[in-house]
Amino acid sequence: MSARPLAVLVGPPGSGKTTVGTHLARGAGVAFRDTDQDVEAVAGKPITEIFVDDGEPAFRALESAAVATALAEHEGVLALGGGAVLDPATQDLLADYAARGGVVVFLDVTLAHAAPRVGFNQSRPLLLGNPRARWAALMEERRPVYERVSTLHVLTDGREPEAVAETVRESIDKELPA
Ligand SMILES: Nc1ncnc2c1ncn2[C@@H]1O[C@H](COP(=O)(O)OP(=O)(O)O)[C@@H](O)[C@H]1O
Ligand SMILES: O=C(O)C1=C[C@@H](OP(=O)(O)O)[C@@H](O)[C@H](O)C1
Ligand SMILES: [Mg+2]
Repeated sequence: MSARPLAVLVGPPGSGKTTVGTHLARGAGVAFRDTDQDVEAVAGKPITEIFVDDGEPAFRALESAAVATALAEHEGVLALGGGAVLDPATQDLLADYAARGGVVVFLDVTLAHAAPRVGFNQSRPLLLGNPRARWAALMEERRPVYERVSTLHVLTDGREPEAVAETVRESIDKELPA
């Protein structure tokens, strides 16, 4: 059978995809991969610079390619950037992955808990200006997509990343018996 990730994490900025994914991978003894890092490696510069120099459409094109490559070849835990699920081709790939028994985790978070996690960090160009308002607008548009593409929904409000990772791990163990 072809390679497939142990789990794919989706959700809005600040839901903890990168942080929880790192804990989850470490606990499961597998590699962690993040499409944001893949995009930065291909572009040779940070995401903020890609947005400024080349624009969001260029970032999204790199991101879609990075998701397709990672879904095809990564066997560990895979975190997507928060907006990756907006691409219809990515939605189709996630549906195929889920149909093959893959686990797509929607890490959910409410504005009150997400705001302090992302508020003072300048590395997310889409949140610049008014992070709370920008985040709320993104989440309103994306929530139905996160719900549709995911097979597992975990609320992270008020929970430490390690505890969230443990919850995800237990659910994966139930869904994918050894
Ligand atoms: N469950 C959590 N509780 C508190 N802080 C968190 C939690 N998950 C992540 N964080 C913090 O929030 C920030 C954003 O987390 P990150 O993993 O980068 O989110 P994402 O990749 O979904 O945008 C980081 O500073 C991280 O330490
Ligand atoms: O929500 C988005 O559209 C984005 C989220 C970011 O990743 P995180 O969700 O890991 O912050 C990163 O891909 C880029 O800044 C765009
Ligand atoms: Mg991230």
